[in-house]
Amino acid sequence: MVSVSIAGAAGYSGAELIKLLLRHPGVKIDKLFGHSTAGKRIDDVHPSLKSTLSKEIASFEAESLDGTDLLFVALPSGEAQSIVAEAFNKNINVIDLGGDFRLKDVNIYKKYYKHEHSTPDLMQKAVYGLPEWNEAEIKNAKIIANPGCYPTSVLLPLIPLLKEKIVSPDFISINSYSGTSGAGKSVNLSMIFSEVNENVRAYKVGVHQHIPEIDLYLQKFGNIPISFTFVTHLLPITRGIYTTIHCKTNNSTDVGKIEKIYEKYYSDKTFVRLLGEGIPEIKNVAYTNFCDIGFSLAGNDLIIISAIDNLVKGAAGQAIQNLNIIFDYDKTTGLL
Ligand SMILES: NC(=O)C1=CN([C@@H]2O[C@H](COP(=O)(O)OP(=O)(O)OC[C@H]3O[C@@H](n4cnc5c(N)ncnc54)[C@H](OP(=O)(O)O)[C@@H]3O)[C@@H](O)[C@H]2O)C=CC1
Ligand SMILES: CC(=O)N[C@@H](CCC(=O)OP(=O)(O)O)C(=O)O
Repeated sequence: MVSVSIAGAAGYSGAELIKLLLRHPGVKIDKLFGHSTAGKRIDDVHPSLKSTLSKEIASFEAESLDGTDLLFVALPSGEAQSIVAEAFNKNINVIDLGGDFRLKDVNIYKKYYKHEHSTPDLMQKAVYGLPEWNEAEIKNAKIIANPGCYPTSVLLPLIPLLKEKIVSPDFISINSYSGTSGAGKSVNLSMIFSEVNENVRAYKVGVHQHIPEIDLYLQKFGNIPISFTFVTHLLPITRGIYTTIHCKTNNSTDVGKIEKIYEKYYSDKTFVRLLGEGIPEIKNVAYTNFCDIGFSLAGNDLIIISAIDNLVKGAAGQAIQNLNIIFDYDKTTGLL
């Protein structure tokens, strides 16, 4: 049995982790840590957990991690660094769901996340937890930087096509749409019902913190520098991310060739579902760990579409895929 604790247990991703971990036969939930909710019971904060888990939420203390094998950190970016360092010093595996350990350059981190980074050495040690592309590194890592929700929806459909050099790296246009749970549970005027309902708006245009993450990992796994735009939009729904990617293919590409490339990389990857020329929909992936990918080719214009649940494949589910790799469980344990 792997003993896991969660920092930020009362947040949206924390609650999603708990629900998934309760179904995982190889995991025992040890400590739950919170901030404003410390002292409360988790099933009072999340009544959907009534009759399944009623642990008290504690304030974080490194000493109470004795007996924990793996700490999930589901805190706002900027708040994870000291906790990750304390767990690392105790030789405990860490999976951070936020953005504090995904990038490799502290100046780029500061530019996009607006904080200094207090543990740049650990930032270098952290391994990017995209299971479909980085399994060998994940297996031996002490600190996993779980991918961002939007980057997951962009990297999975694009990497195979870049790697096989069938799309032009000169310009790729990426548009992503998210439900409001992507912003977490913190109170924010722009997220209240009357602002979001019956509305769609672009936000963080040109400055979104996932731009450098997408750039870094498309280059790492696609083996080619690319030029792209990435625009995020808020949808009046609770869960789900929908991404459309517009790019140019080289002249010799056809539908069959694209299908073959996706098959080559993903036929043995349970959580990537290839729809061919079918159209992904958020409702088909909500509450699941699947990333659905479809595409349409007209001449040299290729449009790729992906859909994920931001809280599952975009956060807690992907984190459990990483746990399964680290502790040698079957890749789908707790996730189907
Ligand atoms: N929501 C999503 O779809 C995704 C989120 N992420 C990332 O995962 C992380 C968690 O996100 P999410 O669950 O949405 O966030 P939430 O806002 O829902 O929850 C964050 C939790 O962190 C705790 N917290 C807040 N401020 C502090 C602080 N100053 N110090 C210590 N703890 C604090 C809160 O505890 P308490 O309630 O006890 O006050 C809260 O429960 C973030 O880094 C986010 O970017 C990544 C991918 C997708
Ligand atoms: C809808 C919405 O606001 N989504 C958030 C996603 C946050 C996130 O997952 O960001 P990090 O993990 O990189 O901190 C956003 O666009 O900022």
